[in-house]
Order: sequence, then structure tokens, then C-alpha cells
Amino acid sequence: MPSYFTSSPGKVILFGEHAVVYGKVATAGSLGLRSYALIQTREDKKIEVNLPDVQLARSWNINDVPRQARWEGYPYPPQSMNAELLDQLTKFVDLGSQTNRSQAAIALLYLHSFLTTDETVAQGYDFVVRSNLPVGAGLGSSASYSVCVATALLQLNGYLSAGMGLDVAAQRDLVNQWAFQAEKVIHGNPSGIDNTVSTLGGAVMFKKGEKIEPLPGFQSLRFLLTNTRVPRETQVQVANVRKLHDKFPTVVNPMLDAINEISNSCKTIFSQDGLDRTQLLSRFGELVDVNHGLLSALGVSHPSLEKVREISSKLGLKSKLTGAGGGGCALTLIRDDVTSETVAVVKQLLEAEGFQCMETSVGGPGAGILTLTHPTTIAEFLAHDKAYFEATQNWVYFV
Ligand SMILES: Nc1ncnc2c1ncn2[C@@H]1O[C@H](COP(=O)(O)OP(=O)(O)O)[C@@H](O)[C@H]1O
Ligand SMILES: C[C@@](O)(CCOP(=O)(O)O)CC(=O)O
Ligand SMILES: [Mg+2]
Repeated sequence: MPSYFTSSPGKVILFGEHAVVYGKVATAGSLGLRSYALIQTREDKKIEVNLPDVQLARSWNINDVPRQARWEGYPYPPQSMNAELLDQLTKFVDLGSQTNRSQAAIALLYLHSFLTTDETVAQGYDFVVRSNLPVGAGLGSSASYSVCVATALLQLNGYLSAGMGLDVAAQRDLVNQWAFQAEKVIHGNPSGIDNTVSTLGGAVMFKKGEKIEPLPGFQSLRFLLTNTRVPRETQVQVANVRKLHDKFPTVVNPMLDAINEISNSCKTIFSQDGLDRTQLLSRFGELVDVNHGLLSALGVSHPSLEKVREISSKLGLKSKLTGAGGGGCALTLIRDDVTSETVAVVKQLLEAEGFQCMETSVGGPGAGILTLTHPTTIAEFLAHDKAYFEATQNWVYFV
């Protein structure tokens, strides 16, 4: 009975959220916080899905789920989304207005419709995901979920096996492209930065449709992440910026161009000879400030995010929202000269507001697969504590 774990990280966008949707450059890195999935075949032709982070536990007869005939470009996804299939699946999962659950389920079944082979349909499978990322807080939980789904379905159905003749780079690309389809189900019009960082890991400069550029040096930066716990949906924030853009294109376009130049300036300060570390961090902090100001002008800040900025700036620290904004997370740059006492004070003040602070590594590995030698049960998978997966050896990454 084939049984696999898959895993993929969340991300933090340093510069360029929203602008990246309009083809501008953004800078982002993978987080130490990850999602983990279990996929394994069953013998009763059912799909048993358990997504505790969005309180979804459902079972379907595998033969009731629509399937797509072989498409042009196989095994890579078709160029455009299949709206008819999406409609069909929305009716099929019938989860009404519980959008977080229904989007997660539809994203899974959308990929299933294309990727499931006759062999898997003859058996059925369990699919479970749990995440160490806060859901809907700007740290790319949707992309991390999407990459786990894509990796799991591709692996279970043999697309990543040697028989397909794909090298590691092609496998990684396949995972990323299918994860992007799942992100489209969840977000509507994603830029692709989140699923790309979640698949590849590391720290990158990203521009839609262009080759990904690694950003060396970024791993040496320290950040405090603060989750304001104010819920928001990426899809809604992206749609709000779109409305503003369409109403005032001559006002908004130069702001998006300015954000593009922030990522370019970030690259410059990392590659500039003669700039010492203190100067680098000081300039980086100034860019953090400017980027937040522009995002705020685009209408995606929130009083809670302004509170993070107010508190951190009292202690001389620079913060900006990260991700789609409207709530969710802010990042604060911790310069080398900032003492542990200062960090403790900032945390205490932020936590007193009801916010949650996290210090996590940035720039770690991307998507991975672990082949289990013994099948596990859903209950066992759910019972493992968070550290279990991190401590587990033998993960294979797409590098
Ligand atoms: N662990 C998870 N299990 C199931 N679905 C998830 C999980 N994490 C994220 N999602 C999906 O992603 C959506 C949140 O995505 P989004 O609004 O883009 O926020 P984020 O900034 O965290 O990516 C959820 O509503 C859900 O559909
Ligand atoms: C706002 C945006 O730039 C990033 C969204 O990130 P998140 O879903 O808030 O983690 C949208 C996108 O790039 O698709
Ligand atoms: Mg998202």
C-alpha cells in the first residue's frame, strides 16, 4: 500500500506583495514553518479527506468525482483553468459559504480530476494535511497547502517516478505548475510567487514569467514575525487593489513601479561593494518603511498593522505588513545591534495587544517527499506533535 508524507514551507514576502500580481519584481524567502501531508491508498474506493486546520473531514466515493480526459500539454497543466469543472466541483463538495473549507476541498479535487490514474481510482486514498503556519495570515498557507496537495497527488499517481523520465528540475517544475493551479482555485488571480517559493525554498527575486533569481545574503537577516490575528482573505485584498488600480490607473501604476524599484534597490544593497553590514541593514530598514507606506496607500494596511509599526518604531525598529495585508502578519527587521532585551520588550508589548510573535528561520528547503516503509493511520498522523516531522530523517527535496 503506497504511503507518503509530503511537506512544504510557508513564505515571507520582504518586498513587492501586490505589485508582483502586476508583473513587478518581488523579494521573498521560505519559512521554517511548514505544512505536512499524508497520502496513501485504501482498498474501498473512497477518498477520505481530513483537513483539521480548516475543520474539514469528508469522505467521497472516488467514482463520483469527475475526471478529465488526457489534455494537451500532459502531464503539465492546461493553459487555462477549466471553469466548468470548477463549477461542477463546487456543487459536488457542497460546502456552501464556508469558503476556507470549500476552497481547500475544491483545490484538491480539481487536481485530482486531472491527475488521478485508473489504478488509484480502483483503490481510493486517504489525504490529510496539517500545518504549522497560521491559516490566512499572509505567510502563504494556501501555497504551502497547494504544494503539499500537488506533490502528494503527483507522487501517488506515479508522475514523479523514474518511468516518467523527468529530471529533478522538471519534477520541481511539474509540482510548481500544479500547485499554481490549486492557488488559482483558492486565490483567483495569484502571481505565483508563493507556490514558487514554497516549491523551491531559499530566497528569491521573482517576476511573473521570468527566470527566478536567487537572492544571496538574505539568509543572514533576522526578522520577527507578528500575527495580528486579524483575519483576512488574500483574494479579497487582491481584488480591492485591482478596483483601485482600475479606477485610478495613472495614480496606482507609478506606485507599483516604485515598489518594483524597492526590490531592485534591495538587490543593489546586497551586491554593493563597500557597503558595510550596518549600512546595509540601515538601508534595508528604510526600504521596509517605504514599502509599507506604499502598501498602506494601496489600501491594504489595517489599524492592527499600524499598531505593530507604532510599537516597533518606538524601539527604533522598522516593520511592514507582509503578504496580502488587511490584517494577518507584519515583519520587523532585527538589526545586528538590537539586543535580546529589546527584542523581548517588543515581543511583550506586541503580545499585550493580543498579537502572536514568531522568530523563524528564512531560506530553508522547499517541497519534500518521504516514502513511508510502513503505512500509518490518519489518527497516528494527526497525533504526531509538530516537532515529529521536523525531526524525521530521509526527506527527499527537489534540489
Ligand atoms: N492547513 C491547511 N489545510 C487546508 N486548507 C488550507 C490550509 N492552509 C491554507 N489553506 C487554504 O488556504 C486558504 C487561506 O489562504 P490565503 O487567504 O491566501 O491566506 P495565506 O496568506 O495564509 O496564504 C484557506 O482558506 C484554505 O482554503
Ligand atoms: C498579495 C500577494 O502578492 C501575496 C499574497 O500572499 P498571502 O496569500 O497573503 O500569503 C498576492 C500574490 O502574489 O498572488
Ligand atoms: Mg495565500
